[in-house]
Amino acid sequence: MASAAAAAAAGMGCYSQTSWALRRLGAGGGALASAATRRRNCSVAAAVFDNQNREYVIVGGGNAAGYAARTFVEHGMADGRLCIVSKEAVPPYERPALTKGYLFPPEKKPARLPGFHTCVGSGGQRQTAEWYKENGIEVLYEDPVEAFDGKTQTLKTSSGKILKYGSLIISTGCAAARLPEKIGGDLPGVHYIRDVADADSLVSSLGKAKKIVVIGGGYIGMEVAAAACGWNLDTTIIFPEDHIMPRLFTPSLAKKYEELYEQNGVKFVKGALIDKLDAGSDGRVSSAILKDGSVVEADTVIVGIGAKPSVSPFEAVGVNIEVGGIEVDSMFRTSIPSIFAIGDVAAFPLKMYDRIARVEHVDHARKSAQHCIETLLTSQAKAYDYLPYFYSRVFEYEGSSRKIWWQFYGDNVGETIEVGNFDPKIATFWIDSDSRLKGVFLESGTPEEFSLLPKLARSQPIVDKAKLKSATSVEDALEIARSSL
Ligand SMILES: Cc1cc2nc3c(=O)[nH]c(=O)nc-3n(C[C@H](O)[C@H](O)[C@H](O)COP(=O)(O)OP(=O)(O)OC[C@H]3O[C@@H](n4cnc5c(N)ncnc54)[C@H](O)[C@@H]3O)c2cc1C
Ligand SMILES: NC(=O)c1ccc[n+]([C@@H]2O[C@H](COP(=O)([O-])OP(=O)(O)OC[C@H]3O[C@@H](n4cnc5c(N)ncnc54)[C@H](O)[C@@H]3O)[C@@H](O)[C@H]2O)c1
Ligand SMILES: O=C1O[C@H]([C@@H](O)CO)C(O)=C1O
Repeated sequence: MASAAAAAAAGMGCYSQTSWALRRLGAGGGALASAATRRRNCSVAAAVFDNQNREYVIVGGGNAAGYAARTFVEHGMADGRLCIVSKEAVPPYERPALTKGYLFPPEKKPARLPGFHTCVGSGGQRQTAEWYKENGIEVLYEDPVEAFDGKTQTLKTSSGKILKYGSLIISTGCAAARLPEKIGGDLPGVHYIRDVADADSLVSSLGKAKKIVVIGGGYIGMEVAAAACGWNLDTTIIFPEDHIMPRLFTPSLAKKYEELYEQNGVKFVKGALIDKLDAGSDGRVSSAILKDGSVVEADTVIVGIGAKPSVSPFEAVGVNIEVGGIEVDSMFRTSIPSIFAIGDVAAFPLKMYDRIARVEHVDHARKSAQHCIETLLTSQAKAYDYLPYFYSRVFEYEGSSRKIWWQFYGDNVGETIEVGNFDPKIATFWIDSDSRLKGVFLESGTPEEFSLLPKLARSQPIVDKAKLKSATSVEDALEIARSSL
């Protein structure tokens, strides 16, 4: 990337957004400095900077980083000013693809990079490594940040690079929760899935697998088990709760999904905890032993037992003790000036429901990145007002008997009214004690039907529960809900 000196010489502006250069020179609060002072300090600053100084540094090269980079470019603030420090070997990509198109069997045209770099998942441009170069964005690959010093505004990477930042955007996401090594969590054949290297390793195991065990009944469990059906594998899902997707689905909705999976040959072991994973004579995983002593054989195990926010080495910035993650305000500012956190790792005010939340879904990664960078670059004091949106798609591979796609908007609180069946579609409405519609789920909707969901969840209309309960079809139920807007 161009050095700060070159950037200043090229008239690309000074460090006025962050004022860190001024502070470093003892000039005091940049925001208060006159334009003339700023210009003067800028040229002095440029003279003393070497190219270890970066105006904007994003740590983490995932979904949020890709969308943040796009926003920098849109504002003409990337070229020579922005550096992304990534643990991964490739530019940011749309992580959701890893348990969807990426896991199609070889003959069913699986998705592969560079096909799904951000921002294609929301209809944007595909930002390949060339795109970052063309836009003057420095990307450090496979060089995670290992140490952070807020006082000197420096980062140290695993290769020993010392980077000085003006503004720092933490977008380190989450890491997969793991089963302990002492119970076999690291055995060959045991997989976790967070990045493309994990997905490649899983694909190579699926190619040789016969019997697989999926541990965890959440998003990864549901998506990976469905993918395994595409490979015709003997698949068992094991989880501690009494139904799948316990954080979102109602027992009755989960039952419909479980039946559909069973029709596809998937077996369920519910209410079960893993005691240990055993290895065969070749050292590879050979079975899962449950706490009740029963044994489920497997040559491949996929563990999807949740994710943990990657706060290290930024703990000193301020971790929220209730939801984990780095605490930020409605503009993604942390307690330390010029440090921001976005995406999965950010504990932010969820304005609609007046609570601090972390959201581990891609829509928030995209929107938080855009909001943070826009407010940073334009100095607009606009509060993030997020409407939670989750979705999944499974059994999408060619030849599957039933493709599944669903969306959920809002908050899953209150009593529920469920309408319909997989033949042809399902809707679930969450309604609070004031009869306000708080959350809505739709499976196999049309684009027009799906577009109604955010309107309903955002405006939370009072609905006629008796009328909704008597709906004869999902279309009818959605019309009843629409008429209450
Ligand atoms: C397999 C899978 C499928 C998913 N499917 C869906 C879906 O269908 N729908 C949905 O809404 N959400 C989905 N999600 C969630 C979604 O992908 C995340 O919410 C989103 O990726 C979060 O973006 P992020 O940038 O905050 O974190 P990430 O995309 O995880 O990016 C974080 C990046 O930071 C890097 N990093 C971490 N620590 C450091 C460090 N110290 N130095 C440098 N780099 C570091 C990581 O290697 C990673 O590249 C899925 C997640 C997974 C794992
Ligand atoms: N469509 C999507 O939005 C999507 C798809 C895939 C992954 N993701 C994201 O990836 C991350 C990881 O997904 P995930 O499915 O692992 O998390 P999750 O939180 O969705 O599900 C975790 C599941 O693990 C199980 N579990 C928890 N502790 C366990 C234990 N000790 N032993 C056995 N089972 C246990 C429970 O059944 C729980 O439902 C999350 O952030 C998730 O949001 C999202
Ligand atoms: O949001 C998403 O992005 C990817 C894919 O669309 C990228 O091409 C995917 O599978 C999603 O669910």
